[in-house]
Amino acid sequence: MARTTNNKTDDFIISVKGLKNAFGDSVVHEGLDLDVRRGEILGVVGGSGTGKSVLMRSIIGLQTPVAGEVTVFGEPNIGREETEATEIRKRWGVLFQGGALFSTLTVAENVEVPLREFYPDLSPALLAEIASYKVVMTGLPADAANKFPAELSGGMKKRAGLARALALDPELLFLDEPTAGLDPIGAAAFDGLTQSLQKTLGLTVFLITHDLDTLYAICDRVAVLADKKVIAVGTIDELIALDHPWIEEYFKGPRGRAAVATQEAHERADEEAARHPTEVQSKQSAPDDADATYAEKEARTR
Ligand SMILES: Nc1ncnc2c1ncn2[C@@H]1O[C@H](COP(=O)(O)OP(=O)(O)OP(=O)(O)O)[C@@H](O)[C@H]1O
Repeated sequence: MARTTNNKTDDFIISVKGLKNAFGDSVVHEGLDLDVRRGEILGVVGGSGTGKSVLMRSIIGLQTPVAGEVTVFGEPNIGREETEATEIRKRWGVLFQGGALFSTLTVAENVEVPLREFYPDLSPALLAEIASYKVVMTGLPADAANKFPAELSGGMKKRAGLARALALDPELLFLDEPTAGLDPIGAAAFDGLTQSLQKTLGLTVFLITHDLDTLYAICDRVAVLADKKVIAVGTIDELIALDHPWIEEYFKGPRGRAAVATQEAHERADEEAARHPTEVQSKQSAPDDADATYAEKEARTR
């Protein structure tokens, strides 16, 4: 694997070495290595079927590898005793592809699922209080807590899934294609939410995505899966400098160029806002729909 960033003081929260995964004769990973640094947002990219989700499942213990080592929080995470595994599972949250909410439970009840599993003695009042706090934390209106998933838009479902992933105050967050299916405004809002949660809660984020805007906007480093392994990991600039045909095509193709343009536009807008803070302040307090949060706009439409 090409390691484009060299830092001797690295503090790895996840370390994968020599991973092999196979389904029958079909080998998905072979000799895969990957380190995730504490506090970073690591984007994981690769063509469809390269095994991004299988890698995530191997790290969180839902997929038993044929060979290799997975260390999370400095502890080996393969073949653990159930009680030890439970202690480690408490320290991460997962947003699965599609949200994976229980359709017969309200949003609050969905958020309560991991709380009930890991802290069965919590009172119903405390469970409800924690659930509503997590719901609001993800930018959903408070009354979304009592809604069923079918009553929510795609963006709200993602936020509800995120609220559940945050239920146990995790140190590590796994997000599997969190912006898939969202419109560009909703996707950008979700990226902003992920980044602000990562900064305020000090999270490490393992983020599988096909969304180039997300990679440019919030990822500290990106790992590229191809040929059954992580072929490179580094910042986007470092990856592009590697001169690898797939990476080149991925980041410099039409979608990659559009993502760069979007990112540059955001940076210009941020600089403008920094130069004219009072103007921005007065705009923010105006009842202009363009300045409403995504959650507020979504809430108004129902
Ligand atoms: N439970 C399973 N049984 C058999 N094959 C599986 C299973 N889970 C995944 N696979 C296979 O492993 C390969 C990698 O799947 P995975 O879902 O990890 O890909 P991915 O990179 O996340 O793809 P995408 O970007 O399309 O979501 C695929 O060929 C898939 O069919």
